Amino acid sequence: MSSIKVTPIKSLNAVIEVPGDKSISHRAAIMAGLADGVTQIDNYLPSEDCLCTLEAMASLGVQYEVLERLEGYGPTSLRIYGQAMQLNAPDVEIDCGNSGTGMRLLAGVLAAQPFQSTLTGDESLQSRPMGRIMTPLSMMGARIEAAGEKEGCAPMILGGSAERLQAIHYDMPMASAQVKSAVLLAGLFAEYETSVRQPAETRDHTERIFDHFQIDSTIDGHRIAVHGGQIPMANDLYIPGDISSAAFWLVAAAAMPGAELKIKKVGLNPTRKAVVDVLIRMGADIRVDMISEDSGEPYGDLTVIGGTLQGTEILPEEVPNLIDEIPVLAVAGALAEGRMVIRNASELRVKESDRISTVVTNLRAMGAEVEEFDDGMEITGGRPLHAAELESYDDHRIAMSFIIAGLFAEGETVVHNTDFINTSYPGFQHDLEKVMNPKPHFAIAIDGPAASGKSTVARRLAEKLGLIMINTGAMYRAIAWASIQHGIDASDTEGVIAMLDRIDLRCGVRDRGSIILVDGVDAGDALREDAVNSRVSAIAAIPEVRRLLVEKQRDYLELGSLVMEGRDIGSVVFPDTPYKLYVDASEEVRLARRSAEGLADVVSQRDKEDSSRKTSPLVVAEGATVIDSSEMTIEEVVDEAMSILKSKGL
Ligand SMILES: Nc1ncnc2c1ncn2[C@@H]1O[C@H](COP(=O)(O)OP(=O)(O)O)[C@@H](O)[C@H]1O
Ligand SMILES: Nc1ccn([C@H]2C[C@H](O)[C@@H](COP(=O)(O)OP(=O)(O)O)O2)c(=O)n1
Repeated sequence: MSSIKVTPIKSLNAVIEVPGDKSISHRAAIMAGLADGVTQIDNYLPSEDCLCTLEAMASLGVQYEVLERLEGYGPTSLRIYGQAMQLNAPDVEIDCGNSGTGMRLLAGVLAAQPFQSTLTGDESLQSRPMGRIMTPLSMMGARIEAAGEKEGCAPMILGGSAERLQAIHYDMPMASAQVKSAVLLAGLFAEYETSVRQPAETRDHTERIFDHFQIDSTIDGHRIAVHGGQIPMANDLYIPGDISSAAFWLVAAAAMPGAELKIKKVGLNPTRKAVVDVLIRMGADIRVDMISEDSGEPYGDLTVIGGTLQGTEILPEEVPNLIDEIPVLAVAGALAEGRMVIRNASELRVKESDRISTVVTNLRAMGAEVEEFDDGMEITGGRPLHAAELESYDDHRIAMSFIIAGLFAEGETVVHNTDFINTSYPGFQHDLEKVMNPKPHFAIAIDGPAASGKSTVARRLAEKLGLIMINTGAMYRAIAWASIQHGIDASDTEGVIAMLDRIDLRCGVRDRGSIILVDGVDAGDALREDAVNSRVSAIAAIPEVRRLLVEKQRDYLELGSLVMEGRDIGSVVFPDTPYKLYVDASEEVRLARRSAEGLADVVSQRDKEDSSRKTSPLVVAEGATVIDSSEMTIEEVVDEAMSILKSKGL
């Protein structure tokens, strides 16, 4: 069993992307397996929990193909061949591992089958209550039996009746998305309309994924109804990052003055983002940039600026929507000023561990002041935490929450038994290392006149060093090309400026090289045509054009370390980088190089305009080393560039 050691960090500056959402991944594997047709799932969570659900579907006759995997963990992109609701009897017991969601959702499906099957799981799962799903499923006429050592617990034996399930209306005694989903999934196999009413809102991934797979359901306040006999239709889906995994980093950054953290592509389903609302109420500075709604689930980027948090009271109606985040919010409470009150959360006692008791024990071990209640706890924040040797209690979220606490505790904190982290957050340790030892991205700036060999050298260096290569000339060319498309004269500066607001300019990276789309179009070779050559320098002289593009060029550094080539990279875009080169060649040589490419480029005219313009003219930037490539081969230039960069400390 492995342990993770952490020592406090003073700052946290990173851009990370957490793995795919666990709740959606389970549902995606099940629905794609039940659907008619082939579904491609991207950003599937490659965790043990979700792998178990995938294997469960496979043992019921669903075939799948892995398109991409996270080495050492599991599939992240896959294609599932749906069975159109016709499942086969499994040969073996179905093992759900540590996953309560997997077991309860699959129970809804298996209870409805004419064959018998057994659902089992690890020791922790075999002690979690299954009565809550057995009751409604039995009401539907399902045969279902809990054969575990502990009463009402797994292994569960389900199905095997030739009779079709009967539709029921079920008033759920507790707010549980797993119970709701188990009944609705069983309802797909039942006659007539099955409905559930939840006492409070719970996560609605099942309703959303039903819609994505073209299952008609009716949602009326807290009541959800579905007609049996429908066949889900295959439909590709992208799974956004799991906000419950993002929560660990949100707390770490929000409670650390001076921190700046960006978490990209996080699922922001309104029934899941209560953790963000609570942290904002605690005074956290969190910016939410929505990107889109894909496959029925909204997602976006979260940017957190660290500061001092204040304690808060978690409202009863918030509890179901942030139940998984309570352990790390309790850590936030210990780091905050004032009191943090968590009540109405007795559900925490039947999670992967008794999370009230395990959180209280670990917080006390670190010196926090905590009072334990049957249904929650009260934390008086502000006491400095000290390092401790802690147990994870076989609970992934307890392990991760206290690793975050360790980032703030004096001394070296050790959390034992951390293997379970893989059940929800494969790659957590990698992200932890990134946060603890951030390696800032750097830029290599290459400037020079036209056809001096800048792009060639930049491309080779990027390949050798494993960096991204950004061609900024293509960005100016794209604006020049767009002005032609819009029929704007190159001398019509006002017209060009007005056009900038009208076009959708996207700068991205493909195959580690830059790509520019104007209104969704990659102009490709058209960027190097004469019409563009003859107007690009005039367009590049417009300060508004330069301001827009320089900002986009600087943004590229967020994606990783890079080699960027152009005219003003060392002087304006990245004036602070120590790695600056100026690649030159005689005009004669440059003209010859262009004509060898079959291009009648107005190289000398452009050079004149680029060097003489007022804003950011082509100059040898301060600190840049000049390489005159007139008499050198490409290999010689690249070798020379490498040795100069090494001498500058690369
Ligand atoms: N040192 C060199 N020797 C010979 N040809 C070169 C050399 N460097 C670049 N070239 C060639 O010159 C042309 C222009 O080079 P390129 O890298 O596109 O220049 P730039 O990006 O500065 O406009 C290309 O065809 C390239 O293969
Ligand atoms: N950083 C940059 C890059 C290019 N430009 C302008 C000036 C150049 O004449 C055009 C086209 O640049 P590009 O690098 O594609 O030109 P060459 O490949 O060197 O001929 O864009 C600029 O002003 N600033």
